[in-house]
Amino acid sequence: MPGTAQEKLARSACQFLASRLLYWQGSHTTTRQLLAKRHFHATPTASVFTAAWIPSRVKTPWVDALAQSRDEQARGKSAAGQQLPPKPDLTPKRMSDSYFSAILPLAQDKWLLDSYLNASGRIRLGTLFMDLDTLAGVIAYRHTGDSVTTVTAAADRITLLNPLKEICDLELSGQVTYATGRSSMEISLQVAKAPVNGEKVKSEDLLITCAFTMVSLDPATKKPIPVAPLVVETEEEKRLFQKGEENYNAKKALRKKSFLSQTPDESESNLIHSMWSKQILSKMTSTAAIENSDARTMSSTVLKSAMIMQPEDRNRHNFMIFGGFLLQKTFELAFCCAASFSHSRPTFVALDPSTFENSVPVGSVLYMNSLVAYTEPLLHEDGKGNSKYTKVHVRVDTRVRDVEHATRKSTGSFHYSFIVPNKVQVMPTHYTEYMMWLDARRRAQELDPIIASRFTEDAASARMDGVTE
Ligand SMILES: CCCCCCCCCCCCCCCC(=O)SCCNC(=O)CCNC(=O)[C@H](O)C(C)(C)COP(=O)(O)OP(=O)(O)OC[C@H]1O[C@@H](n2cnc3c(N)ncnc32)[C@H](O)[C@@H]1OP(=O)(O)O
Repeated sequence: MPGTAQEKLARSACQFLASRLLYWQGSHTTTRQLLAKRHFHATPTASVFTAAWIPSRVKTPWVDALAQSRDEQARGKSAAGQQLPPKPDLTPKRMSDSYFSAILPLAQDKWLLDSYLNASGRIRLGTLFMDLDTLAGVIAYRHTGDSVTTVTAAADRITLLNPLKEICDLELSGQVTYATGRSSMEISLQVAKAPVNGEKVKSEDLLITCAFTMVSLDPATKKPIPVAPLVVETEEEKRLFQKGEENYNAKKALRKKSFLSQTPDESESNLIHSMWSKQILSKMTSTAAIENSDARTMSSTVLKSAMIMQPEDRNRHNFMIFGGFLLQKTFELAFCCAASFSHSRPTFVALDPSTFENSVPVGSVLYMNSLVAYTEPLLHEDGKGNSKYTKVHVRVDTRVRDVEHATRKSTGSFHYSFIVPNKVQVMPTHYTEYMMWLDARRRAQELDPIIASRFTEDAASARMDGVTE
């Protein structure tokens, strides 16, 4: 179709809006009516996006994508092999080139709010996480251009900072904060109470901060390819870039820290031995004893789910499932797991570094396995004694199998932290569980001090009164 790059982008935006709104409100309303509603409004800083804030998450209707793929298969690989290799745009970019912000008008539109609220009228964080992954994709493509395939490699951290006290319009924004010319980029995002009259977001109005790692792939070979490096100019940009570099190195180190390749250190070995011996001595592993205490065995916390992956949840590359969908589903399972464990309504605090290890193919069966991996009593404000709240870490391991169940592939692990309003404790009882417990404990200890300082009794009760899950 003819048109400038900006026109194409705006057209793409309309397509996405149409598909997203159909998803939101069922298929009774026509696309034209839905487009007329224009739920998302671009802010002045994102002038390209005149009709919607997110460009098309999918480019081709499924029926056409399927026909095209069958046609290519019938013609053999030679036809695909004849495609010209992509020419990624490697011109250095500024952070501001990828900056994007948009308003989600939850206070203005009750129908839009419908798909963001849970039964008790709180904002469904899983739905916001899905939007955040899309926003990370939009920002990544603003940096790389459209000639590459960009995937979410990891959700580095999602932190809920200040609980919302009332439903309000939200501003979602972000930019590429680290890219050096290798294949990955760090995208930093935030969700805040939408500022009025163009004011700057106040720190107390910040709801969520998060970072995603996006990786660009060659569309034909699906191998990582270089992306444009960042040009860093201002002091603030230098600070963000340096933080991005630290995060990049920390993520690499974390990947090497797996208990599959690294044994527990001396203090960890001593700790698990003392836990194990206490269990034996107090006969904690006997069901009767456990039922009468705050402790539950880790195996009793397991909650599983299986789902078939449908095309409507695919990403713009057609044959793989959208990362945001996986975030939403793993979050909701983790929430249920923490709820059934604690017999209470958990409040989300953070998603710890979590990876999208392999893509989830459309048509496959996704298995999600959640369990409470670690618990820690919260401290009183004065740092002494235990409060009635517990910090609960839930781990969700995902894997896919084809429908015939002939293949099996791990697709990533997701780590969620919640606060629950009672005293509960999880007890590992065999070696694999002890390793998962230690892994979650390491994650808890590596929490950003900003987040750790929010694990206090006062902060917990303020969160319970908020309007987010
Ligand atoms: C102008 C045009 C506008 C167009 C407007 C379009 C708008 C459009 C909007 C919609 C946008 C929606 C966007 C959704 C995007 C998905 O929804 S994608 C779906 C979910 N994600 C997936 O399926 C990914 C699955 N995972 C994978 O495929 C592989 O693990 C990966 C990510 C390719 C990495 O593979 P690998 O074998 O580990 O590769 P490797 O060479 O070792 O590492 C490659 C890079 O990844 C990094 N990496 C690997 N693992 C990790 C990890 N765990 N953590 C962090 N980094 C990692 C490495 O550090 C390396 O980075 P560099 O050092 O090169 O910088």
